[in-house]
Amino acid sequence: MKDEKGILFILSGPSGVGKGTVRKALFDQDPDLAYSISVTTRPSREGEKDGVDYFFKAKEDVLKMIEQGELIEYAEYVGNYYGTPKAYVEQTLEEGRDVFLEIEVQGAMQVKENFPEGVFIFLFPPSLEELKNRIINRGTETEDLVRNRLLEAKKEIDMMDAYDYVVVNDDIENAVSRIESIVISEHCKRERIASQYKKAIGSVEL
Ligand SMILES: Nc1ncnc2c1ncn2[C@@H]1O[C@H](COP(=O)(O)OP(=O)(O)OP(=O)(O)O)[C@@H](O)[C@H]1O
Ligand SMILES: Nc1nc2c(ncn2[C@@H]2O[C@H](COP(=O)(O)O)[C@@H](O)[C@H]2O)c(=O)[nH]1
Repeated sequence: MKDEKGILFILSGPSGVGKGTVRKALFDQDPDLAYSISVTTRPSREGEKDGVDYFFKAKEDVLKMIEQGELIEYAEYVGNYYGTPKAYVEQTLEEGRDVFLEIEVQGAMQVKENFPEGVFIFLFPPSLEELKNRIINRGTETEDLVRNRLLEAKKEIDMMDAYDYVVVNDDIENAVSRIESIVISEHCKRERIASQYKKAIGSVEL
């Protein structure tokens, strides 16, 4: 186990902006990062695997997890529940590994209350037109769901000021390198705070 705890990074942004794509590319470059797999009541999409993309659950199972305090946060988003299991996040941070949550805004605001030291990153589309194209071209949503997700997108963008960083996903490589810089910079900040703390302790006469 490392001395220092890992850092919790929260990645949000409207549906279709590219959170999953950018996060996977970031993780390919840095295998030390840990991804928190969420629970959801949403049916799996073609190619998605239980225990890899999500833990796919029945609604009553997610409600039970909520009742038993097993989730750090949860939200109802476009007709389905999504939530972050607490045990994995807490244990992995304790082991000194950085953990990424990829979650929508209502859930992120709950995390902010319980983990104010978390680093909140909002992924932003180059334009609303491009966002719409990405979500349509992904081909996973019905026309109705695309519309509902775009309505949510407007509300999510209104919450962007609550985040520490805004990263534009114009190009996957650029977005990944901006997020990598944030990860490095947050580690440097904490190292500086730790060294100031050690210096202060060292100067106290016992
Ligand atoms: N920078 C980019 N340029 C062009 N297309 C992109 C870019 N980033 C992601 N995409 C494409 O946009 C679509 C949506 O990406 P992705 O599924 O990663 O979004 P998401 O934010 O995770 O969505 P959701 O919140 O709905 O899960 C995908 O088809 C992906 O290939
Ligand atoms: N509050 C939470 N939001 C989550 C979680 N896991 C995923 N999400 C977000 O939900 C939407 C829709 O996801 P999709 O896979 O159906 O496209 C998207 O913004 C995800 O980031 C979670 O645990 N809690």
